Amino acid sequence: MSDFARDRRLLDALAELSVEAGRAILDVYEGGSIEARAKDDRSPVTDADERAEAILIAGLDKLMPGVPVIAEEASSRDGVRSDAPPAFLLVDPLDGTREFLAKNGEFTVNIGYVENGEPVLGCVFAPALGALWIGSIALGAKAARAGLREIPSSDAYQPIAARHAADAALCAVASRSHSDPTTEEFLSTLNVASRRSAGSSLKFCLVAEGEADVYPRFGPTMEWDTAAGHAVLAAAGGAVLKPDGSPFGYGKAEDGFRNGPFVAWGARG
Ligand SMILES: Nc1ncnc2c1ncn2[C@@H]1O[C@H](COP(=O)(O)O)[C@@H](OP(=O)(O)O)[C@H]1O
Ligand SMILES: [Mg+2]
Repeated sequence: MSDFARDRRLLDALAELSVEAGRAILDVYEGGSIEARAKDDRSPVTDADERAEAILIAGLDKLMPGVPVIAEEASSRDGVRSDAPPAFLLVDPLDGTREFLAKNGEFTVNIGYVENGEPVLGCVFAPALGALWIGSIALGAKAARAGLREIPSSDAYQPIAARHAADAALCAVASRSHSDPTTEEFLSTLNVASRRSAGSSLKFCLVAEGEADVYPRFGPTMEWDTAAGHAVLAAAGGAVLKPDGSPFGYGKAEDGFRNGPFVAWGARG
């Protein structure tokens, strides 16, 4: 199978699977008061995170048998593996748990596929917005808006592309729930004309759609928080780099799959 045919098949299947996980998340979201428990790192987890992750892991096992899956909740429970396979999936079933608890809709289901340290294919789905972004390096990126709980039809998709911004008129996007002084310091070195805040991996999608130009993140994140959004942005012509401009890679098993600082950029050059 060519890369194109493989990616087309995978992206369609990941879209469907993330909508299925999104339905389980919405059942909890719309079901009255949500009970949050604190994990070992003191971040919150709910039934929605756990139900969505179980759906994703079962679906990925059928779709890509034998490909290791590194997922947030299983990693919190059992620890992360000590080696990085040459190809693997990174899953965050509910990124932006704080946004989920605040009921502001800015949370996402994330599936990223990494080959040789690079996120080559990804799917980000925002269940409460009915918004889906998929992309691969070989095929490019596209986005769909559909009704809640619906799998978008093929004509619901539009191609997306990161934009070329004039240096003097950058729109920067930053976390709604986690800010840190180093990120602010970095932003003060750019000519930022406007600012937006968003929860979860939606920040990558805003840059991928050409609605923002830069998303700097110096505070802590894990590889499963960023792989899917990174893949969509790279497929849309943007890039995620370390602050010094060197490549930002995945499979950092020696760091427990923790990310260092990064800057997500729109189209440049
Ligand atoms: N102290 C910390 N350590 C590790 N990850 C953290 C963290 N604070 C925030 N994060 C990560 O940032 C993500 C939220 O990003 P944002 O602030 O952009 O919405 C969280 O995802 P989860 O909500 O999946 O736990 C979490 O993984
Ligand atoms: Mg997350």
